[in-house]
Amino acid sequence: MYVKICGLREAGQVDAAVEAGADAVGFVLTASKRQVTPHEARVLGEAVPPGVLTVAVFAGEAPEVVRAMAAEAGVRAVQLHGDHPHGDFLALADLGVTLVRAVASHANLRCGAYGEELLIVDAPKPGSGEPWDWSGVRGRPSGKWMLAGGLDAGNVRRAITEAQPWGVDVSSGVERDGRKDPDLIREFVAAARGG
Ligand SMILES: O=C(O)c1ccccc1NCC(=O)[C@H](O)[C@H](O)COP(=O)(O)O
Repeated sequence: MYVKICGLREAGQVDAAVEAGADAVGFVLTASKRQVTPHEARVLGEAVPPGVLTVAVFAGEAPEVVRAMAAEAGVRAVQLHGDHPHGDFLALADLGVTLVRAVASHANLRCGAYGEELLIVDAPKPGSGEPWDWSGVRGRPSGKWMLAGGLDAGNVRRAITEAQPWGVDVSSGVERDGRKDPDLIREFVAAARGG
């Protein structure tokens, strides 16, 4: 089970995610309570081993903005949330990073439909921590797709059973009082992998 921990803002949180066995760590560069600057993302990403994907998260920025910020951040992947048109993915195809498309369940759920390598099927409000009807997507997405939205260590096994994703992505569910919590990160990764 592929696991991504998103919205990291501090070095200790990144270390906790890597040590827990996360496959990907996300830095939110778009407007958010979890927003970091491209420079901060670069510094955070420097401690991440090569086998772990560092992901810059965007939502609605123009491809030129994504390109410049991703280069400054030095990330290995770019995640575009929401209604980015196919043209935005085409415009970023030569960036040399993994492209991740993150959408709500009403969208095209075929991973690769926009040229992306990974797909995230998320809640209507990304990063809100609000659970949604995961069971409704079972059998609809194809390819390498992650389930996101309201997951935590207590519900992720049920969500995996219901939706049958290739991976899972979490942010709010590994936070305590608005900050990522190393224990919750460890518990989430273990639960996602069946521990
Ligand atoms: O996390 C944010 O604040 C955010 C803001 C705008 C666009 C995307 C955002 N997060 C993207 C993620 O990948 C989250 O991990 C995903 O939406 C799940 O969030 P949560 O329900 O809080 O676990």
